[in-house]
Amino acid sequence: MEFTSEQGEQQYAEVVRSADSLVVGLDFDGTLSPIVEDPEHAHIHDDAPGILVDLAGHVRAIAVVTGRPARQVLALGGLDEVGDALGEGGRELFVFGQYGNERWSSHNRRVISPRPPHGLASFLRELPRVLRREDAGDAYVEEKGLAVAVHTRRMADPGAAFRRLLPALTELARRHELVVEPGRNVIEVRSPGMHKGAAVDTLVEEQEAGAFVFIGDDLGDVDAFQAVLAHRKDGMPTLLVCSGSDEESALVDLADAVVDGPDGVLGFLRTLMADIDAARS
Ligand SMILES: O=P(O)(O)OC[C@H]1O[C@H](O[C@H]2O[C@H](CO)[C@@H](O)[C@H](O)[C@H]2O)[C@H](O)[C@@H](O)[C@@H]1O
Repeated sequence: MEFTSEQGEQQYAEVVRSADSLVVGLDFDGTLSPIVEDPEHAHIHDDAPGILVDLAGHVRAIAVVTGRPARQVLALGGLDEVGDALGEGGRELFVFGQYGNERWSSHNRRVISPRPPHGLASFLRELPRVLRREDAGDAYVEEKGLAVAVHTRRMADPGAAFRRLLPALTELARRHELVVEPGRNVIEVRSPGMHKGAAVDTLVEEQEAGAFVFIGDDLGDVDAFQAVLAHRKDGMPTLLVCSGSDEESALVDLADAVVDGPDGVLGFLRTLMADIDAARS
């Protein structure tokens, strides 16, 4: 783990001391799950389920906060089973799917979800024509129920396709009262109003968090980072960890610590637990 400043190191020490009331929020793709070409073939890092179970025993609560649909991340992450294991220790796992639009917890096991946004069906009807017009007819379109993600990763020139599509999809989304969420070789289109920062605020309130750690890798995590920073301004010990990659650096400037992708994230969590144990003994 590399701290980005002395203040980052101090924040870490305070968070360790506040472990009893610490809530840890984790992004999924690029943080708990290594990035792969095909989104359907993503899988949680082999070591992550065990570490999440261990972590839950060290802190007040843990939550996966993702752009993925909650049901999908439960399957790709084996999170139902993680929830079972947490339950044995009297703990609860929270999942916020689709940028906080969906909620699941290991206690009630039901995904709570709103209706799809009004403009999504008409957006989807127009999408193929716009993709063809932008020479992106072979982009992979991931329909997520409440949102749609247009992936360029498997195209001949992913960066060029992304740059062509971003203004076109932003305009199409605007006409259908939707917003875009750019990410790592992906442009997501979803309803306005909800974002990962709102999920952070909900967790702080419901869990009565006295400290917060958020770990993310991509632009969709910026809202979560900003929400955490607002709580820091109010005096809460917090730590922001960037799961670093060659693809996205937007979080580096906001982060207190940068680690090397999902391997680094799990290394960070192991260190955090060891330091919490040491502080308690
Ligand atoms: O909030 P997250 O958990 O980070 O989810 C964000 C989006 O991640 C997925 O796409 C990303 O991961 C794919 C698999 O590794 C990769 O192929 C793609 O290029 C990445 O952008 C997912 O497909 C989206 O639905 C998520 O919203």
